[in-house]
Amino acid sequence: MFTITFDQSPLKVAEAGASYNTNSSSDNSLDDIRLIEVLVDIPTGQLKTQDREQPPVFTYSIPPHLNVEPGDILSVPFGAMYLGAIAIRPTTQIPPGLDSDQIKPVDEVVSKGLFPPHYWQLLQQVATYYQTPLIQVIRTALPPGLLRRSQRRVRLFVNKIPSGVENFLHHPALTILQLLQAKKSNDLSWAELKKKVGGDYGLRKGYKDLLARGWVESYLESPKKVQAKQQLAVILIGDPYSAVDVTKRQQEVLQILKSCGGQAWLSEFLRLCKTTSPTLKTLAEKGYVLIEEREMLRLAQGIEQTPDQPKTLSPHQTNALNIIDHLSGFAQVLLHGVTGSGKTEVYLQAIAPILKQGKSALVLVPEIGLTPQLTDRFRARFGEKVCVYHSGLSEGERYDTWRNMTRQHPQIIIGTRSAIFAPLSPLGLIILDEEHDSSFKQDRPAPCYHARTVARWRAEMENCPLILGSATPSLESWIAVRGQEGRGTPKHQSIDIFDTESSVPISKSLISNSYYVSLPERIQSRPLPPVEIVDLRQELRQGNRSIFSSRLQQALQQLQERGQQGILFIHRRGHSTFVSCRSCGYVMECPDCDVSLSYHHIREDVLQTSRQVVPTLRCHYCNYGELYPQRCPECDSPYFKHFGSGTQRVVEELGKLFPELRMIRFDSDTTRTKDAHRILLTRFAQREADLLVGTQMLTKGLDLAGVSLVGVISADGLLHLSDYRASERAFQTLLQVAGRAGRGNDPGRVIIQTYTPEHPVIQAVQGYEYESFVERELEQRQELSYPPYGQLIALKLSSLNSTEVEETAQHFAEILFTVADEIPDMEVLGPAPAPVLRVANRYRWQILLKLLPGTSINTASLEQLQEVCPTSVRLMIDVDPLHFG
Ligand SMILES: Nc1ncnc2c1ncn2[C@@H]1O[C@H](COP(=O)(O)OP(=O)(O)OP(=O)(O)O)[C@@H](O)[C@H]1O
Ligand SMILES: [Zn+2]
Ligand SMILES: [Zn+2]
Repeated sequence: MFTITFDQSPLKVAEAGASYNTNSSSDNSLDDIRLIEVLVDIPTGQLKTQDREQPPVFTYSIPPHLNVEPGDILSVPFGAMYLGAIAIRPTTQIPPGLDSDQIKPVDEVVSKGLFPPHYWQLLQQVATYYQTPLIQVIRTALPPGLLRRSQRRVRLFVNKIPSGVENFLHHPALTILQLLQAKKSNDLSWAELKKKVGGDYGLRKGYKDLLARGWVESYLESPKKVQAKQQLAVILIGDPYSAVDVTKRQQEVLQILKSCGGQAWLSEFLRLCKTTSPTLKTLAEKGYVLIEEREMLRLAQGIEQTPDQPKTLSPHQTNALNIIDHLSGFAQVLLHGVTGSGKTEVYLQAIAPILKQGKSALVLVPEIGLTPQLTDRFRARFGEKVCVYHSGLSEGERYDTWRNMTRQHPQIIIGTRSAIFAPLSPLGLIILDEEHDSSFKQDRPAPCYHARTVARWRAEMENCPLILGSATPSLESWIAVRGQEGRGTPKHQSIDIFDTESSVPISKSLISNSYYVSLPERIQSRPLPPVEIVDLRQELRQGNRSIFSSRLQQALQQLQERGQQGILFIHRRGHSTFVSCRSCGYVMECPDCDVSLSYHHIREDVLQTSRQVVPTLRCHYCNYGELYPQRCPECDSPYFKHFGSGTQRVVEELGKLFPELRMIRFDSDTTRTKDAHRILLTRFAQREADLLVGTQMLTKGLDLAGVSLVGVISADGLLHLSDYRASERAFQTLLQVAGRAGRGNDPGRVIIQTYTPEHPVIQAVQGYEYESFVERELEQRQELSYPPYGQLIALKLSSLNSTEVEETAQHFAEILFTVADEIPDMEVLGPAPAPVLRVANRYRWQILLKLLPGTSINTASLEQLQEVCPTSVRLMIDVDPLHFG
């Protein structure tokens, strides 16, 4: 039996490309045995029950004739079978309970070089820093089923085969040789060969014979170049305005098609303009459109874009590009550009020369909601070189895209957080757009990595630049690039370089390879929209009980009159925060979590005009749902109501105030289906609605020229969150949402409603005072040694058993206090119950470690905690936590 061996000790992994022969001078009796840990591709059903939770990592020996490196795809004996495996790392430890003669040898190396150089080093670094077993990092990085789908093939080197082999070669080697010779490509899949040779044993024996002679090699099949799928498309022929024999509605359909660039996928188009196939058929018969099958890429998804040309850059953009173009090797660039300053165009033009050098580029974005517009721009510029990678893809799509990345041609991957593990090689540039966004941090499961941190390591290893773009940079990036300049003791010296043409200062920190590049103006010198603050207390005093201040109401009125568009931002999602009984006070709670349920209308259709409404209650923590009860389950009172304000309520209230106003809801309820983001945004961009009402996802990168008004229903929910980052986050969110206004020809206007207009965040937002806000915030952080000065590590414990988790937390805290006695620069905070104690029936406690600047903790002490953690309690270590919930 094989024993699972895995620990978290940060063993050194040999860099891929270098072999790691064990040290022969050691006195160890294992002198001549080289050992390797491998991840076996075994269906969990075949493992013993107690092993299922454990990673299928096993130790094998490396026979003298094989050269095995981390990342190699191997074949290993496993019971009576041979299985695919990935070499993880060399080890010198024989698993406890095993003798060295019980260790089986690796059978063969199936394929080398599937992963880029440094790849395993990166994964190892993530495992070490984020205190997570390497196997969990591998699971995060690789798409599911990578090995299982891998197609092994055998290739014959025909030129090396001497004549007369049949005189000395015997079955099965001869059979294999002849089978391969019979093929024009001299190449067959392992599965086919196995069938024809009569089983795995014979094939392996014969193959090894041929391999030893250097006549064959095996490799993993690459996916087909393009997984083309045929799909119906509708294409516009001619000018819709010259169409005479059509109805008004048909005319409208033609115009929508034109605004889609003249072509669209049939199914998407039907949804988009809410028309039917017969309507399109009629138009086809009349000769206005063409409906035909077109190839659809399974990799690079999305509608084909009309190609576009690089724009003539503004002086600020030129400057930024100049700096980026002249970088060589690793460098970190903070591209601080106000909203609408044209950061995307800088990315595009920075990537072009990288591709010319034959290198690939990686672009990370916070959320899928943001990707359609951004992806479209990249597709328009770089066509099929652009692929999208995120967890929303199907398993097949992820697999195809991933395997396609391991092929050599230069490409651009646009993806969310986990795309930082895209196996691109060589990599020439990494970009994090909206780098301040907290969705770059993984909350659970472990590893709780931050894509920005990993991106920095990766850029260092690949020796390529990293661009961090944002209108509201995170304090971490600000400090990393600007150092302490301008604040008391300057630790980093920086120089100002003035570009001769535009006199734009660029500062470069001399210590690290860091550049601060600013785009302080909007494109075409458009002004940033003025921010007006409305005091809701005043409104109340004046007798206005509506959620819309009179100023916002006026603005909405004007919007309609002028035919302009607006965006309304609501901090919370869902219809209301909770549902309760007005008679007895009973509040509907999630049966599995200590939170109240939220009210939702699930609509068949997302447009506000739809009548089909199914009221439900939903838990925002575990997604538990149930129907909205008519009467109170406690006292049977019919006065069972929902409170608070969410997107739905805002839409309903607005409908009463402005019956003519056309609205689109844009939140996690209405954007659940595939492509919903794109469809809703396209409809809005085509002016099918006057107002876009939504939550957080509205704040991110939307570039809609028609939007002149942005309203924030209430800033207060954002201001009063209870963690040390609340101010930073509120400031970023408000500035980002404000930045959606006035991006076109019409000047913008922003109205923020709040009960606390004197709040420093509100003040800073009103004046667009990013720098002074950041400096003040940094001072406070420094005083309390919070990040980015000190470091935080959260130990998050959970269990189905409330006593056990509490006791374990207490016990851990005691251990840590003892450790803290020896490390005076470490503080232990807690243990404390999590703000929401119970989620999905698990009770949660946490301990926070605060390390003062310059301190680092001996990670072994945290590892010890895993060892003493009872099996019923789950311990998750969150290094640099962002969320405390
Ligand atoms: N050099 C240019 N000339 C003309 N138009 C430009 C130029 N650069 C960018 N634009 C246009 O300006 C608009 C704003 O650019 P972009 O969306 O890249 O801004 P951004 O800095 O990413 O903003 P945000 O941070 O708010 O997302 C886009 O419509 C873009 O096409
Ligand atoms: Zn009641
Ligand atoms: Zn729940």
